[in-house]
This record gives sequence, structure tokens and C-alpha cells, in this order.
Amino acid sequence: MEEDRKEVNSELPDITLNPPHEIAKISFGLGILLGCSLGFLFTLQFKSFNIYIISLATFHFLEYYVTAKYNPKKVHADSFLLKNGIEYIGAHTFASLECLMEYWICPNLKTGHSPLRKIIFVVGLLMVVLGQLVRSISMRQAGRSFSHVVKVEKENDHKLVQDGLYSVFRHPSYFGFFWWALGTQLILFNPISLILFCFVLWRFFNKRIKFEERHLIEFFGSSYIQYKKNVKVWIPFIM
Ligand SMILES: C[S@@+](CC[C@H](N)C(=O)[O-])C[C@H]1O[C@@H](n2cnc3c(N)ncnc32)[C@H](O)[C@@H]1O
Repeated sequence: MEEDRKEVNSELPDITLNPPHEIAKISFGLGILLGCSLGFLFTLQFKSFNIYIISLATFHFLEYYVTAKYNPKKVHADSFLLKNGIEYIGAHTFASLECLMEYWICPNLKTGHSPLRKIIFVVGLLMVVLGQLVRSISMRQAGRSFSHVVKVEKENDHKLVQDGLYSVFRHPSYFGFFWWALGTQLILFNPISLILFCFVLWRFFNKRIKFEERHLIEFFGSSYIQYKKNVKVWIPFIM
């Protein structure tokens, strides 16, 4: 009985890393943001900014939710990824300012109804929805092998994941995030941020994947080398 309880407890999130009042506060904040953006969506002529905020709130909620559900031992108040570094916050602040400034200076640029604009919007929306799905499903499929912080020492329950989305993309959660983020800038019709996001995200993932794979080869040796030969990343120019 005591042993069973210990086993169940070892699967539970660490409450000291997940203070309930913190989790409630962050969830409430994300819910308010999502609810207000959704509520005003149908009253506004320029809907793109609200759709962008809905995508952001959904992304941050799902980061915590999927970790809590499928990788509870690793969940942490920081799993919302709201403290995702100064570059991340800077990029989204810049994107919001670009969008609002361009709307203020030249509203027609943002709200016109040309076929090209519609195509850009639909492509952006598809990238956001599919990118989010790939990101969240891959986090679920990797389960305990997933961690927001790259592991430099192998843990006992860390297994090489090669099935599901990992059989199509070598780094599906990065692939999903990369295209999701570019999709948000297409939705906003933000030409400057689109180029900046491309550059910053590509550089970030190129560096991170190289670092991560050095450790994955240390952990899994020839199995990872073979996996790397067989499965592509599908982010342009990252081999
Ligand atoms: C933020 S997760 C990202 C996982 C993966 N790069 C992706 O994009 O889906 C980082 C952790 O995942 C682990 N990881 C990456 N690829 C893996 C794989 N195919 N199997 C098991 N663990 C993996 C790394 O060791 C690292 O600690």
C-alpha cells in the first residue's frame, strides 16, 4: 500500500514548483486575454490582431497543459513559457507595435480585401493551426523524453523517440513552433517582423539543434546517428 502510494506520488507534479495560486493566476490571465480577444473579434473591422492574441494565449496555455498531462514529473510554473527570454518578448512586442503602427498610419494596408491579402491570411492561419497541432502532438508523443530545457545529462526514463511525428520530422516541436511563429506574422500582414522572425528563429533553432544533437548522440550513440540520417528537420537549410 505504502509502495503503491509512493509510485503514484512519483508521477505527480511537484507542488513546490507549481504553486496553485501562481498557476491559477497565470491561467486566469491567459483566459481573460483569450476571452476578450474572442469577444471583440466580431465587433472589429481589423480582426488580425485579436486572432494573433488568441494564438499566443492558446500557445502558452497548451505548453503548460500538455506538459502537465503527458509529462507531469517535469511540469513547472515556467512550463507556460511566458519567461521565454528577452528575444522572444522583444520579438512579440516589436510585432505588436509594427502591426498597430502600420494600422494607424495606413489602415487600408491592413484591412483591404484584395485576393492576395485573403490568400496571405488563410496561409498564415493554416500555419498557425497546423504548427500548433504539430507542436502539441509531438510534446505528447515524446512524453517523458520531452523537456523545455535541453538535457545535457541522460535521465533514466529518457528514451529515443522515433515514431509518430518523430518519424516524419526530426524535431517536430521546433518545426511546429517555427512555422506557427511565421504564420502569426502573415496573419498580422507584418512585412518587417516576418523577415525578422525568419532570421531570428532560424538562427536560434540552427544553434539549438546542433547543441541538442551533440548530447543526443552522447546519449543514444549509433541509434541517433542512424535516425539523423533517415529523418529530416524540414526547417529550410537545417540539415
Ligand atoms: C524542447 S525538447 C525538443 C524535442 C525535439 N527537439 C522536438 O523538436 O520535438 C528538448 C529535449 O528533447 C530531447 N529530444 C530531442 N529529440 C529527441 C528524440 N528524438 N528522442 C528523445 N528525446 C529527444 C532532447 O534531449 C532535449 O532534452
